Amino acid sequence: MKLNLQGIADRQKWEEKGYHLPQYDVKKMAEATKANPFWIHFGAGNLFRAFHANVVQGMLDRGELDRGLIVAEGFDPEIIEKMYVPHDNLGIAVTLKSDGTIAKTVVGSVAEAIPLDTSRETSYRRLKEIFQKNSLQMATFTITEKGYSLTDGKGEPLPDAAADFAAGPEKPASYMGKVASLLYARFQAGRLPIAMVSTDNCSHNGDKLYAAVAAFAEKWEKNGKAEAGFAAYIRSGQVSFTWSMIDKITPRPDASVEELLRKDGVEDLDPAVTSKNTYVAPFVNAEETEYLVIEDAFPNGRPELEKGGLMFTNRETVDKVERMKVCTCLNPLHTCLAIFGCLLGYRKISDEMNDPELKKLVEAVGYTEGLPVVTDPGILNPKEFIDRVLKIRIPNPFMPDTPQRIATDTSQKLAIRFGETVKAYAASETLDVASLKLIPLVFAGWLRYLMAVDDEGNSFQLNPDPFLETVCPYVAGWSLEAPGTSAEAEAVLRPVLENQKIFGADLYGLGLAEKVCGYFQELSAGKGAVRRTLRKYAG
Ligand SMILES: NC(=O)c1ccc[n+]([C@@H]2O[C@H](COP(=O)([O-])OP(=O)(O)OC[C@H]3O[C@@H](n4cnc5c(N)ncnc54)[C@H](O)[C@@H]3O)[C@@H](O)[C@H]2O)c1
Ligand SMILES: O=P(O)(O)OC[C@@H](O)[C@@H](O)[C@H](O)[C@H](O)CO
Repeated sequence: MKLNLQGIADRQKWEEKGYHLPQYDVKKMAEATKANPFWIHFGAGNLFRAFHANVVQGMLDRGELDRGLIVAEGFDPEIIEKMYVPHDNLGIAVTLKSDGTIAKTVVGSVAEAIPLDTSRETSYRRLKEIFQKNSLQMATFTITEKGYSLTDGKGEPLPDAAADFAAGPEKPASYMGKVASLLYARFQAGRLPIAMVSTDNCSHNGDKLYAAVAAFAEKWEKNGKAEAGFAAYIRSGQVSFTWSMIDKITPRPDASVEELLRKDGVEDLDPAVTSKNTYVAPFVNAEETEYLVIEDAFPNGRPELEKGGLMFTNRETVDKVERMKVCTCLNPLHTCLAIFGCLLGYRKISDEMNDPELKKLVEAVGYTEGLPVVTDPGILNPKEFIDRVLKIRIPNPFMPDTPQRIATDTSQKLAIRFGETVKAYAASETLDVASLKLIPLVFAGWLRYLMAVDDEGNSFQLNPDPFLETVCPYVAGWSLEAPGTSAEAEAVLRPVLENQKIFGADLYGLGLAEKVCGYFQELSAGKGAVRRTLRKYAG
């Protein structure tokens, strides 16, 4: 069973093994999409394939859409070369339900997969052509939070972005420069409207995308590299930068799922870790729960994506729903389990929920410290949401999610996942920031994680993070064998703890920095200290 158009032509073979195949003519769909694309997505990674592409597949199956998606990959072209091209853009989406049942879907909704690389002339020309089409209504993104950044860990401009500011939209090298150049093509084609929809896990994600694109538009216009009016077009509402909340736990492709598909007879399933560290395979594995809530601002219209389960609402509600999920009810709990899971040698998130201290830790961070500052968004109930996260979704033993995946880029996530709660306590008239005990413990846990030594004293590989070079040197002199005092910890950690970009709040001003240093000292006081500290404060 080969995963390509010829391979799935023998439908019976696949269907007998329980695979749901496209119920539409994939070639016809691709032709119609290429002629009149309505949706382009940036970031051809796992979440896109498990969520966006799968939603469109369902709508195509039911005849609710007549065209599919185009995907552009501007950071890691290997994803397209290794996983899209050899499989005619087909992928297998494996849904691992909490009752142990599994759904296997061959997703055929991706009509074109194009590298976003200005040095590949044909691809870049094609992307410009797509952006010049009247039919294009929306561009979505899953490019990780750092994908929107124009500066490095020290706040210095990234060299690519700085060079692109000066050089103009002709051949940009930076990701956001490339996106801005495509919008410039759309501007030149008649100032056509479009919705730019970040679906990354960052707060006010649309503002991040807007800030980056607007920076290019303004610089280019100022430098005489873009026609007058481009910056105004970006600001005008003709181009919207909607906010969104996205939720679907999508672990990296797992060997157990690969084995399952292989046993069915599916060939050529080998996963790969690309040179840019993306974990890819011809299949994706994810949970069944999914939410995509988007601010309903689509200046060129949109199909009825509600039929695919997407929710559309106003910006204020997206904000509340996103804060509920990212700042309290899911992602902070994930980060707790990621940090302590790496320190305690766990390889599976669901196993951590069987660890009494870790379970208590996340329950306290979520229910006790987080929930009091959550505003009910109205469209999803926070208590029901967190109950489902902690009782069904994260403990789902069939989900092969790992602390190591979630521990990636933690420096970029602490501010939003915990800093907002800290700030809300500080601003509250009824809550006392000094009562926060476990969020500071997670901050200390991350500093302890940066030592890259687990609780048994074995070294482990830190997960990629753009700030590692900036922050690791602060803990480099600290050792489990000769732990210092908490005052000594404070002396070395002060520059990190003062960095509000990392923690999202003024930990010194709020009196939390000393608490973090004390915990760090306890967590690093020899082998087994992480367990002892958890038992003391969360047990
Ligand atoms: N996986 C999940 O459970 C999940 C759920 C909700 C939201 N998200 C959001 O989606 C994002 C992607 O998750 P995924 O599971 O698809 O990850 P992935 O590793 O499978 O794919 C990451 C994608 O981002 C691109 N990328 C990585 N670094 C980049 C950079 N510096 N600049 C531009 N592009 C870059 C990669 O090329 C790839 O297309 C997450 O960072 C998160 O914001 C993920
Ligand atoms: O994707 P990241 O790296 O921002 O965060 C890791 C996980 O917390 C995240 O992917 C969750 O699985 C997701 O947010 C669930 O919807």
